[in-house]
Amino acid sequence: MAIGDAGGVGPELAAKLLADPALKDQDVVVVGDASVLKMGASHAGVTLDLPVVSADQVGSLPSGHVLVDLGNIPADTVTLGGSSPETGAASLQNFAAVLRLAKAGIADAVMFTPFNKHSMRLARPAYVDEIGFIDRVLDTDRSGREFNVLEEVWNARVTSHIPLSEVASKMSVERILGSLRLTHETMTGAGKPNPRIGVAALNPHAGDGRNFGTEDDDIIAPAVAAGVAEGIDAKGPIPSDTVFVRAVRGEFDAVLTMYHDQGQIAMKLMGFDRGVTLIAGYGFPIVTPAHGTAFDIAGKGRADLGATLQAALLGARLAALNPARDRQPLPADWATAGVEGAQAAMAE
Ligand SMILES: NC(=O)C1=CN([C@@H]2O[C@H](COP(=O)(O)OP(=O)(O)OC[C@H]3O[C@@H](n4cnc5c(N)ncnc54)[C@H](O)[C@@H]3O)[C@@H](O)[C@H]2O)C=CC1
Ligand SMILES: NCC(=O)COP(=O)(O)O
Repeated sequence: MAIGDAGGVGPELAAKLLADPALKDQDVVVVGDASVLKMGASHAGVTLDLPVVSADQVGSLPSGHVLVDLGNIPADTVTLGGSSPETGAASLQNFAAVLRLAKAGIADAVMFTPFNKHSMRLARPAYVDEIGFIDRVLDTDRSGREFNVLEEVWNARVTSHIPLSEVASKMSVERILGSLRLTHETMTGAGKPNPRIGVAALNPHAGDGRNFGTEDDDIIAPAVAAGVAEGIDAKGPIPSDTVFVRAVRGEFDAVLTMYHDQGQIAMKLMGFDRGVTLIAGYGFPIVTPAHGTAFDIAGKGRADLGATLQAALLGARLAALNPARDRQPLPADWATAGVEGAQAAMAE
C-alpha cells in the first residue's frame, strides 16, 4: 500500500485501514513517510504499532503489517487541504515503489490511498494520470484501464482522463472492442464469468435515428457487433440515461461508458462510500477508493473508511483468485529509483 497525498485524507485512511480488524490477517507492506502515517493515525484517532523495516529487508519480511519508511515528506512540512509539489513528489515515489514490489512478485496486489493528480503534476509536469505513470514504471506498452466496482455493477470506460472536448474524436471500433475484451477478461478473472455488458451510447437517446450524432450508429454499434461475434455478451448502444437503471434491475453485470463521468456520476450516486477503482490489465490488481483526496475535510477525522476498506478487500480477493506469479529480481534501489526516468520517458 502506497500512502496517498499527504495533504489530503490519504494518511488518515491508510492509518484507519491498518487498524481495521478486517485486515488483520493480510500481510501489508506500507510504503511512505512514517511521520505522515503517524499524523494520519492521530487524525483518525487510532493507534498503530507497525514495525519499520528497511528497503533491503523487503523480500524476507515478517508476516503481518510492516512499514517501509521512505522519509520523503516530513509531516511538519505538510499543509493540509491543498496541492503541492512536495506531496506530489512523495506520492509518486511511494507509488513507483509499490509497483516495483508487485512487478517483482513480492506483492500480490497494489493499493493506494488517494493521490492528487494536481500535486503530481506540480511535481512532474509530464504527469497526466496513474495509467501513464504505471506504464512507465512497469516499462510496458500494454496499458491497463480503470474499472469502477460496486458489488452489484461494474463500470468500464472507453476513454478516461481526457478533456471532454476530445471524447468523440477518440472513439473508434477498435478502441471500444478493446474495452469490451478487457471488461470480459477482467470480470471473468474476478470470478464473474461471461459478464453481461451494457454499452452506453454517446449521444442523447443514442442519436435518435441520426437526429443528433452519428457515433452511436457508425462506431459503437459495429464495435458491439464485433464483440458479440467473439462471444462477448454485449448489448448496445443503449441510451446512457437508462443503461444503469437497466443494470441495477439485473439486466447487466457491467456498463461500458464512453467517458469518465458518464459512468462515475451513476456509480458514485449508487455507492460513494463503497466505490472502488480497479486498474486492471497489468497482471496484478491495482486498487484505490473511487473518491479522491477530499481536501475540504483533510485532517478532520471525518473521512469515511468504507471505499478504502472495499478497495483493500477487492485487491486481496482478486490476488487470491489469480495464480502465483513468477518472482523477478527486485532492484536494490526499488524504493527510490526510476521516477525521474519514468517521468522523462513520459515527456518524450
Ligand atoms: N483514489 C484516488 O487516488 C483518486 C484520486 N482522485 C483525485 O482526488 C483529487 C480531488 O478530487 P475531487 O474531484 O475533489 O473529489 P473528492 O472525492 O476528493 O471529493 C469530493 C467530495 O467528496 C467528499 N469525500 C471524498 N472522500 C470522502 C470520504 N472518504 N469521506 C467523506 N467524504 C468524502 C469530499 O469531502 C468532497 O466534498 C483530484 O486530484 C483527483 O484526481 C479522484 C478520485 C480517486
Ligand atoms: N487516482 C486514481 C484515480 O483518479 C481513479 O479515479 P477515477 O478515474 O476512477 O475517478
